Amino acid sequence: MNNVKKTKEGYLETTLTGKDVLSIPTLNKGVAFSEEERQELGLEGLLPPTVLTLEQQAERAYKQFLAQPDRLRQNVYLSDLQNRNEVLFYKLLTDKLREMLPVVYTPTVGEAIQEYSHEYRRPHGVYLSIDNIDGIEKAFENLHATAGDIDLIVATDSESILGIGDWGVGGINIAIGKLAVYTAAAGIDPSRVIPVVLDVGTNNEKLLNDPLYIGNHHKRVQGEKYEEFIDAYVKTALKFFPKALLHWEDLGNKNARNIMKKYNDKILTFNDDIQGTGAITLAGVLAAVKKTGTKLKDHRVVIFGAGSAGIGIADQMRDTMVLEGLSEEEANNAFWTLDYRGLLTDQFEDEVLDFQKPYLRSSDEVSGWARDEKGQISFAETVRRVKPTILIGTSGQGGAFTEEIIKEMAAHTERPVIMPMSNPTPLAEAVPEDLFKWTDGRALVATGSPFDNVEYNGIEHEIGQSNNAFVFPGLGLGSIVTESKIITKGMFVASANAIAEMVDHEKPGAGLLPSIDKLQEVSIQVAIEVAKAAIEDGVARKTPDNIEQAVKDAMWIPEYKKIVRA
Ligand SMILES: NC(=O)C1=CN([C@@H]2O[C@H](COP(=O)(O)OP(=O)(O)OC[C@H]3O[C@@H](n4cnc5c(N)ncnc54)[C@H](O)[C@@H]3O)[C@@H](O)[C@H]2O)C=CC1
Ligand SMILES: CC(=O)C(=O)O
Ligand SMILES: [Mg+2]
Repeated sequence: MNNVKKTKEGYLETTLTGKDVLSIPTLNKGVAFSEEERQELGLEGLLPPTVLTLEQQAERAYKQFLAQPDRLRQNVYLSDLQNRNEVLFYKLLTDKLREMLPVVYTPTVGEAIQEYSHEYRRPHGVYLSIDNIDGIEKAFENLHATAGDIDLIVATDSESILGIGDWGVGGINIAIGKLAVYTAAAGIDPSRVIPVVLDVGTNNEKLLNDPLYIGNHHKRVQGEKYEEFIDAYVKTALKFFPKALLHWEDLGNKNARNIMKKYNDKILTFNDDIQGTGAITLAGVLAAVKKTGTKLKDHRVVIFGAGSAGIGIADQMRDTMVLEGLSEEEANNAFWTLDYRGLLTDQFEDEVLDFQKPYLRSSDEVSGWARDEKGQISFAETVRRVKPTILIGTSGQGGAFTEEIIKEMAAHTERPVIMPMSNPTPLAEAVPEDLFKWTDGRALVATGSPFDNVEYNGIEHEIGQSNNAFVFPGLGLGSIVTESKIITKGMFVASANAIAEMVDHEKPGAGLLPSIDKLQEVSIQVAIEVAKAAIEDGVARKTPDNIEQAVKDAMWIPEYKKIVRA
């Protein structure tokens, strides 16, 4: 913003005074403004007299947070705080990360998205409309930011929010939530990021029929006009902010893949649901595979939910199997994928999307398999026939991993690896407690949403959170520090390995993934390894001598800076 600048001494300098200072969340310190600042910035008489420290403010804000009656109200409270005093918001979030992550991120962010138009208080981010493609330019111009000011933009078109579907303009909250995780986990400077919603309409009838809905009141626009809109967004965003990393979130899987194909080898961009999720799952699977004692290439994998996340996961596991010596065809053969049509076989060759094709099973293989009344091969039949050793859930179908299916899987494998990855919590394909019960404690489990520890046979089992939140913050920081040109496959593999390395396997009951308490530590490690991979892959514009130091120096910390008048 051109009315707030950073000085070489590390102060913030502003042309604003009085109430204007209090209304800017990057500047506002509330009652923490010192006497000197109050005089210099024209705040005398505009604040109660006692000056509090950031710690005291955080103590008060935490009490106010706890006084909220439910999770949604806590989310609204934190969102108000973020829009009022950014440093205080991040101080609270980082100090209480385990407790507050589920409120600003999955699962509660899902509720906040559904209630967006009714809970709306003030705008946050950039709202682009397909009905005004020419307005994109104006929207970025209205931010009054200069080319070097922005490092990262998270954009969604809200077609496939978590597992809850199409939520139109409310999807801005997933972009805001992801950015909060970037800052809390990897110290991405919150004044250098932008959340964007690409409002192309919605097919959600509930929203369309709601007079208070504040997004575009028409069906989703697809096809050429959609592509034109996306291209205009990318072009304009990079015209204003040429170094920015463009993060895509919760698009429908067809558009998500098309955008990846078009841009991934040309600009600094990635799809979180496909690539970030692939990397975190690979980390969890590598940890599990170590425990099973069988190489990844010798596992049989059933993916229940062959969409963005499911096939993104299959792709990264497949690539790792190829590194272990399988041909691509052999590696593809290790996967059985299911979507709403049941098991995907070559019978669907003409119907499935391109990205699903490598995993179609042959009709010969399934000729004797049972079909249900719709002619489909069910999940239960697939598990019975395949005897999978790894089962991944990315279907958004809560409870789909039934006792019968899990017991069948567990009957044929000593340590079944089971990952119900769907979010938010009610959509998890199974809950960890049941998985331990149904497998006599043999299952190796990780989930997409947070779950409490499970006590089984006297051991307290931590449940690793297989969520892309372990990947994208460090991935972003590593690519920002190296000013990477693109994000390579190697940078995702580096993320997965860095995370897998940080699991303490010796501890009884340790999860497959690091504890969420270590999110910051993990993100720094991911950033370091990503930066190294960017340099190794020849895509880094900057090659710091001391990568670790460069990563740490680049991190924003939630503490008040002295504010002076320009
Ligand atoms: N833990 C994590 O980090 C992540 C988790 N996810 C979760 O994965 C789920 C799917 O997300 P996306 O892949 O983005 O959505 P998507 O819409 O691309 O994929 C969902 C897939 O599930 C299939 N499906 C729907 N009903 C089914 C049924 N009854 N049986 C079998 N398959 C069925 C759909 O046909 C589709 O292929 C969501 O719940 C999301 O929250 C997504 C990204 C990251
Ligand atoms: C975590 C995430 O990106 C999702 O559930 O869509
Ligand atoms: Mg997502």
